[in-house]
Amino acid sequence: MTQARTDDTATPAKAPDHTYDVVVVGAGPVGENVADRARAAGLSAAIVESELVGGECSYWACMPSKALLGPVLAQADARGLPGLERMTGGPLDSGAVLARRDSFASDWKDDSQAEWVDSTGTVLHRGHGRLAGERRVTVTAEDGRVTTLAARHAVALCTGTSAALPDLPGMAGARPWTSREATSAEEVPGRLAVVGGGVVGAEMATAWQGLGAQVTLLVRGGGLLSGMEPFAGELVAESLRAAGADVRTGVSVTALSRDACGVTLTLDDGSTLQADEVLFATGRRPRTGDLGLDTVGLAPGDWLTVDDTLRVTGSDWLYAVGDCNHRALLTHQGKYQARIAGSVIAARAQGRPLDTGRWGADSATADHDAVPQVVFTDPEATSVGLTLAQAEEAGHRVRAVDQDLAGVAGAALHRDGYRGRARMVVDLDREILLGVTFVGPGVGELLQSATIAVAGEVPVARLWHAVPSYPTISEVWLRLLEAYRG
Ligand SMILES: Cc1cc2nc3c(=O)[nH]c(=O)nc-3n(C[C@H](O)[C@H](O)[C@H](O)COP(=O)(O)OP(=O)(O)OC[C@H]3O[C@@H](n4cnc5c(N)ncnc54)[C@H](O)[C@@H]3O)c2cc1C
Ligand SMILES: NC(=O)c1ccc[n+]([C@@H]2O[C@H](COP(=O)([O-])OP(=O)(O)OC[C@H]3O[C@@H](n4cnc5c(N)ncnc54)[C@H](O)[C@@H]3O)[C@@H](O)[C@H]2O)c1
Repeated sequence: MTQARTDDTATPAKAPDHTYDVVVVGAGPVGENVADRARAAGLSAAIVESELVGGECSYWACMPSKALLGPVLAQADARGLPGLERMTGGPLDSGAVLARRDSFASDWKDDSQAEWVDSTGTVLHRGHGRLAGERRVTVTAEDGRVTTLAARHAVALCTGTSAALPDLPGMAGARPWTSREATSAEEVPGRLAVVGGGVVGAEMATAWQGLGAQVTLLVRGGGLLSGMEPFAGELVAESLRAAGADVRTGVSVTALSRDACGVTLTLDDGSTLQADEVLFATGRRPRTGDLGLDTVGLAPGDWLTVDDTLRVTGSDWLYAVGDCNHRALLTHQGKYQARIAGSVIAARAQGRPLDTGRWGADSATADHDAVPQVVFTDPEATSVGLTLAQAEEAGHRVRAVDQDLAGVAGAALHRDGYRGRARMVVDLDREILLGVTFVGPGVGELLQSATIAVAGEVPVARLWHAVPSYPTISEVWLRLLEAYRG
């Protein structure tokens, strides 16, 4: 199927300017992949982008944050290896780190990603996309010109999220950082207050403390990384404190203000905190507020609820893929959804049957049962599937098996004074793993082994035959299985 332009003599107010099989709104990692998969299956596709092709992930999230964190984690590893003191004794060269970060953010230019979109045969429309009723999208360009696109088969909303800031007195005047400033700042602040103990808060506190800022991390709950096993947040907090950060739990910001000396935060214990910058890492909200959702009977500003084929509840043509559907706010998981959505849209358009059963090719089953995540703190905190508490809450009969990673030869070799822990959550009725957590330096690359075990529902008895190499950190698998077998 190819792109069809409408007759130039058609009435502009009613007829679309362009018609495609699929129209994708948002060219982040997810939108790019929906369009690519639909094209690969033989459909014509257009993609609409209001900022940079590549989305949040490429310019203000995954890539720049990991470029900032890489040298910090490498230095922490090197400091645990006798013989490297002369190379690692001093502070990081923050200028060099920031310059490398800039290059990983492509200097905030999207030429190469736009070229890639072009190479897939997807047509890029630059401007703000809005639904204008069923299967219609208007694109408002920077100069105000409006183009109307029609979709024969599907519209896929892939508009991601933006930072959610609490409504506090003095917020606007304090000019707080969000994740965008935290990943693109051109200088290391002297004193940085970070509000929020989730993934962004923990990673950015690690990065900027490592780059020379004096970080104060303010967490309103009892600990960091509350979505993971409790020991993950405990180990990360312990390490941040050892690196010199001030980590405070059970504390909330009630107001803030900025003057020539910086930002003053008022805390709920009555005290104040001075900083040069304050980062609010307090979660995300969907970019659905100005998307024309009201024209198709949906509430503007809401997360979009979808089924396992990524189709919006109650619609036969509207899809929502990636962060904006709130299933798993992760690039890799959004791209997994995108591969499914692109091929499902094509199958429905071409009248092919779908395989939507659990773990079927056309069902995003992993969103429920096997979401992997690596938090790039020191130590790295990684998990897939359910925590013990989540498994129990879901009604499974489970047993948690724990191991101290310091006792594994590969971990001890990785860094002196290694601190880390592993847990597997075993479903006692099926003898498979429901979840695995590894926390420790260098465990990020281990997570895929756990993801395969969880998504593959590999029986524990068979895992016994997956022998880890000696002396790697992966040997923790053997220790966990030995402990389980008693
Ligand atoms: C600091 C930070 C670090 C992160 N690190 C990681 C990590 O290490 N690993 C990981 O897996 N995930 C990470 N994430 C999460 C990851 O960034 C998101 O899951 C991912 O970007 C979601 O992709 P998406 O395509 O759904 O949305 P986005 O990347 O947000 O892309 C959406 C695109 O849609 C465009 N858009 C929005 N509305 C419109 C409109 N109306 N018209 C036209 N275009 C529109 C936007 O401009 C944007 O380009 C991180 C997030 C943050 C904030
Ligand atoms: N390495 C990675 O995989 C990675 C890195 C960064 C972000 N991400 C993704 O991006 C998403 C967003 O991350 P995030 O850290 O912004 O959100 P989050 O939901 O993980 O954490 C937000 C934290 O802020 C706290 N909070 C909310 N309102 C608050 C308030 N008013 N005052 C104090 N604390 C408040 C919450 O209790 C929570 O702990 C996450 O879902 C994560 O998956 C992933």
